[in-house]
Amino acid sequence: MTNLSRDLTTTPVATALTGTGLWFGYRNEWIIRDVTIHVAPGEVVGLWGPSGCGKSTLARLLTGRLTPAKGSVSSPPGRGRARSAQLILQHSELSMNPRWKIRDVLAEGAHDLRPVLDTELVHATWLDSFPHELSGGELQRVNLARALLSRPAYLVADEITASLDAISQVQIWRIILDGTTRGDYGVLAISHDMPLLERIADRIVAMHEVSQTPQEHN
Ligand SMILES: Nc1ncnc2c1ncn2[C@@H]1O[C@H](COP(=O)(O)OP(=O)(O)OP(=O)(O)O)[C@@H](O)[C@H]1O
Repeated sequence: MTNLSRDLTTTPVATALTGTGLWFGYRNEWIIRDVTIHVAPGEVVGLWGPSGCGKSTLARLLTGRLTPAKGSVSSPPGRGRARSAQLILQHSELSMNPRWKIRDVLAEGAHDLRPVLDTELVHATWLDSFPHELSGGELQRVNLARALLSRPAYLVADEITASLDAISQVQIWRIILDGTTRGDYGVLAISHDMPLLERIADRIVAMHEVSQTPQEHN
């Protein structure tokens, strides 16, 4: 296995990714109720909960895609325009412009693509392809590479391998965990797959544990 280039490594960050007393609702219903959660630098935290309990909403709050109605999120300062906490989603193709070649998709992370080329993560032969010409596993690797190129302090990975085969799942998590072992970034790994979280996470929290307000589950 080829290691990722050292160019991807980041200066260790001392600031945790923290959500404190978060509240958020759609329409008239609170989905996130008084949630407090933190991920320390280099830590892998698994966030578990049943479908619909608000995991993806919390992911968007922690990465600045949504603004909490109450509470606050803190994370280290980002580099340039990039957010320090990068959200990676299950359906990677939805976060890519279908008319852009992979080269241009990756350039959203950084213009110098060398750190991720000729590694296990991205093959140079993909650069002139369009997203629809790659497999789901290959697209997710591009998606991860784009996030890593922006040198995040945290990855918030929302069910990123849920639709992939076991081999692709192992490959992607091995690459991500190589980075956490080096201390490059911390990870919030969101899944309802408890066996997966048990394999990859330093600790696992359940949605009902991070909320101070009891939540009803069917
Ligand atoms: N944009 C939206 N507008 C209105 N309601 C929404 C929106 N996004 C999510 N919801 C609702 O908020 C609730 C929580 O959704 P969310 O996607 O955060 O849950 P989840 O735990 O990630 O679910 P899953 O594991 O199925 O992805 C659900 O009832 C969902 O229907």
